[in-house]
Amino acid sequence: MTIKRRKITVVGAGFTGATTALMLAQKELGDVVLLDIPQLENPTKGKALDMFEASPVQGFDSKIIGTSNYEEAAGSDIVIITAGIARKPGMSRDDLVNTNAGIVKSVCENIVRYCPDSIVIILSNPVDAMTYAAFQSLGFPKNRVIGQSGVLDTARYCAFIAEELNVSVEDVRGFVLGGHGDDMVPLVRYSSVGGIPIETLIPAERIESIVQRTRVGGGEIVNLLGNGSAYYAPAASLVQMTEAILKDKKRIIPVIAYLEGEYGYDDLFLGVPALLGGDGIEKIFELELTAEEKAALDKSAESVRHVTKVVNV
Ligand SMILES: NC(=O)C1=CN([C@@H]2O[C@H](COP(=O)(O)OP(=O)(O)OC[C@H]3O[C@@H](n4cnc5c(N)ncnc54)[C@H](O)[C@@H]3O)[C@@H](O)[C@H]2O)C=CC1
Ligand SMILES: O=C([O-])CC(=O)C(=O)O
Repeated sequence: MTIKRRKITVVGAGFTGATTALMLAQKELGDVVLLDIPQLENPTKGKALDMFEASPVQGFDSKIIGTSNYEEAAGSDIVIITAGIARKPGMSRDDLVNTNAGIVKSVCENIVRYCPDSIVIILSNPVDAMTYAAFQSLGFPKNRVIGQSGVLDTARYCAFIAEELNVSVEDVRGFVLGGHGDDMVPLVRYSSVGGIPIETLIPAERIESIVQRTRVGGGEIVNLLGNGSAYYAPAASLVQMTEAILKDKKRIIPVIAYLEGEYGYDDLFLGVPALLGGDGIEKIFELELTAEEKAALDKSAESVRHVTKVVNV
């Protein structure tokens, strides 16, 4: 038996793509192919070479190449799609739907051709609808088409809780359900610090303000940056998902998954807790929700269905 190095392709070498490529290499999760459009081939090669030249200093053993040629991506175990435009202040993620749907579909045609056995993780926004578009274009089984939102939204939520209580982020647990929009559903009842329910530690009005800040967490960064959106925490989130798959860790984390009746929704990609391992999404967990939580999730699902209709033609 020959043991081969893993190969991960990141499509889109902009802020999130380049940051993701570096973090993947630093963790030695595999060799990395960073791919962008032909007009940006030289800058893409330059970014990849610059990262590779950091490897002797930091001591990581991953090759990183930059390209616009999908032949270089052939045989990738994982393909991460970050290609597309990002929003600017005053825009919603849904405003990106038409432009990014075209980009994601064209990227997927190449994935089908060059990486037919890969697991695909989608980041491009509006990500729930883009994951649906990718699923349609790829024709891959649902376990191999996964969107990223819940890891990031949960990270923001947990960071704000840790900040509120002045405790280590390592001890905060929680998660966020639903679409990657302003009506996402942070689940307060399932949130704890060192095993202690947050409702016993933080006053209700402060919890509500953390929930609200989480919902607009992406917009907070967009407004601060002025000309683009978040990329460090999004990249870290993609890396956590990639690691869970490549190491078959069987982690339970919120991801955007294809629902066929779960939570009462059908033919919809939405953020739900799932078991992530070597086969991609290996299981979806259906939590018992209160009437209030279910109503909030219904509202979020309805927003996602609305924008998904644009791509589902
Ligand atoms: N789901 C999530 O949680 C998050 C989603 N995003 C989304 O990710 C996307 C990328 O964000 P950034 O990296 O900040 O944007 P960016 O503008 O820095 O980079 C996007 C890159 O995609 C490339 N690209 C465009 N069309 C392409 C194609 N057909 N093939 C290959 N590459 C192509 C562009 O040339 C550019 O380099 C945006 O849609 C953004 O909204 C960003 C952060 C979090
Ligand atoms: O806000 C944006 O447009 C980018 C994104 O999805 C996030 O940072 O959550």
